[in-house]
Amino acid sequence: MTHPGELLKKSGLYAGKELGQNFLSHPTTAQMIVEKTGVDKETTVLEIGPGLGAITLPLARSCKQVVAVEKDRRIIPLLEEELAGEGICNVTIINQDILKTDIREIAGTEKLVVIGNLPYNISSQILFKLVTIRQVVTRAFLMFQKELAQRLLSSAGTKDYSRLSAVVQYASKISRVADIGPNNFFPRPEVNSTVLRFDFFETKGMGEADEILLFSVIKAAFSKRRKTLHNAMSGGEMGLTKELVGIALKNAGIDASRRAETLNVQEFIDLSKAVGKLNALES
Ligand SMILES: C[S@@+](CC[C@H](N)C(=O)[O-])C[C@H]1O[C@@H](n2cnc3c(N)ncnc32)[C@H](O)[C@@H]1O
Repeated sequence: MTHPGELLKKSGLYAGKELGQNFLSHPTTAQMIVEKTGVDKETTVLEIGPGLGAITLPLARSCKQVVAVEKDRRIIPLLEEELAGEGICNVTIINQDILKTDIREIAGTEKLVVIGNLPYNISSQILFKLVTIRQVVTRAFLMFQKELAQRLLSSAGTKDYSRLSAVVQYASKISRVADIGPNNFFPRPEVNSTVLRFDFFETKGMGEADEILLFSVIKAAFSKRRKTLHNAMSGGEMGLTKELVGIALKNAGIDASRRAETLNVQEFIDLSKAVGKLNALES
């Protein structure tokens, strides 16, 4: 691979902060990440934000096909040139915003492995999106700012446990793959990064409507972190009355004075089922 600084300079381009463009500049790091994914010649991969191809090149050599979704139109000719220079022809580049991309359509009848050194400003949104379309994704390997990775890994009852941790832990088994220091990127970021692995699963007994309700309940519970669940969940976007929240908590066997960050995923499921039952009775 050509060093990203050299490629950009040659074309009179610059790395865009708003697109989170910190390109991997060490081929060995990119190769290590690809090896950890375990992709083979049977695997179709969706790469989010291929940039100048640091991951795309070793990935394409290892898998059947890469579909690479890149928002920045300016750098696509550089990526195409890099791929052509290495004689790689199993990469399809789509110039699109991943948040607007129909990933189900990309998958078609196949299941995808998703890989991305994500633009940090939209990593949470991307992850939410992957959770909702996880029927077509077997596993994902995503690079995050180290602090966000830590939040995702943290368990109920710890200070880092958040709305995102609960939603993603509901839908996947998360594990740490590697910590990557700032010297591996151009331009060099201020922060440390971590690659996480997500093995997605379906949860038995939870249909689409149940999941929408569950995610709303988790959002409402974390909307006012410092308040008790009883107070945090009353009113707000869901429009739940204090009385209904009190009964739902009681029916779910959850003390109303607890706070959102103390509830594990199963307790959130129990609570959302209790809210669902009461909503059904009311309508
Ligand atoms: C951190 S860079 C990683 C680039 C490359 N994968 C690497 O490791 O060197 C993030 C990439 O995501 C692209 N990007 C930013 N926002 C995006 C979006 N909404 N949809 C798709 N790609 C996006 C950026 O242009 C950039 O190429």
